[in-house]
Amino acid sequence: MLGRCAARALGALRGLREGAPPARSPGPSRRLLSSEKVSEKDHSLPKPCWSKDMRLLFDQFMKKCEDGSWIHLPSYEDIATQRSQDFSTFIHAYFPTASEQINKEKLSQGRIFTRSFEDGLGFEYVMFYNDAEKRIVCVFQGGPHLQGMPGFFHGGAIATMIDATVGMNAIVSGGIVMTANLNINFKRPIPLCSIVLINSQLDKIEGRKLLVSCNVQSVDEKILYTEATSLFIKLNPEKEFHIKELVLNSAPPA
Ligand SMILES: CCCCCCCCCCCCCCCC(=O)SCCNC(=O)CCNC(=O)[C@H](O)C(C)(C)COP(=O)(O)OP(=O)(O)OC[C@H]1O[C@@H](n2cnc3c(N)ncnc32)[C@H](O)[C@@H]1OP(=O)(O)O
Repeated sequence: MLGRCAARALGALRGLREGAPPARSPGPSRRLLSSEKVSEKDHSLPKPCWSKDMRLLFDQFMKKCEDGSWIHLPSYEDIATQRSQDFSTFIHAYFPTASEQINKEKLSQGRIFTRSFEDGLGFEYVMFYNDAEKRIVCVFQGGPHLQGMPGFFHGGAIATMIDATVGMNAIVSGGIVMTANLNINFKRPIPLCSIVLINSQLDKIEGRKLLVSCNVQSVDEKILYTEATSLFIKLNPEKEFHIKELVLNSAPPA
């Protein structure tokens, strides 16, 4: 029998297949008031700070979602809103000593790193997942606060987006994982504020180990900027969290 989350995820997928608009409309982009729940904004939907090209690529991928081969992955600022209390509890139980050292007061201020910048200044991205091919494509528009060498992205910012993309691929394919190893070859500098495609691919699962590779290319695929390989370790070989459904169905309740 389908769990509630899975059923809702399938419902959401059906909605996409039928060409229905995303459950939450993008709405105007603005700074949130302190009284608002930061979590209620799906950052993977178009915003005014997205360039025309970013919007075009989003539309192209949403079209590919219509037959169900690709799935749009929603993205919120706060992992706790992703219906993930069990998930947090599990992680803390896996690392009991480290968990004791977490400042519980600060925990409520926790934000997903890549979603902690003001709109347009840091990481703007949207991911699409292909279940049959175990691939994720991330359309990434980096903002001016990600500068390293003048006029180019900081390598750490590129590494962050790579980790987020291959990490999401491993999570959706394998469950609860953590990055154990990430190898990156920076082949060409990426001009600041440009849009790139991060193509990730699950290559192999060996027991608890998931190997995921990726490359970063220009939108016209003529420039190969970066290549990476990664190793993720699954933390929940026995316990099943239906994490794919959690990710797909992570919108907060209306
Ligand atoms: C609703 C919910 C939504 C949730 C969705 C939203 C999420 C929104 C975020 C998006 C995605 C972000 C993605 C970022 C993901 C991070 O950034 S994670 C943060 C960075 N990573 C870390 O902090 C991990 C630190 N490392 C560790 O804690 C531990 O080393 C690990 C990785 C958990 C592994 O420890 P362990 O579970 O005790 O496993 P262990 O027995 O040591 O190793 C298992 C096997 O792997 C091998 N192995 C382990 N490490 C390595 C290594 N480095 N190299 C080679 N082999 C290794 C071992 O040799 C062993 O092999 P076998 O003997 O079985 O053949």
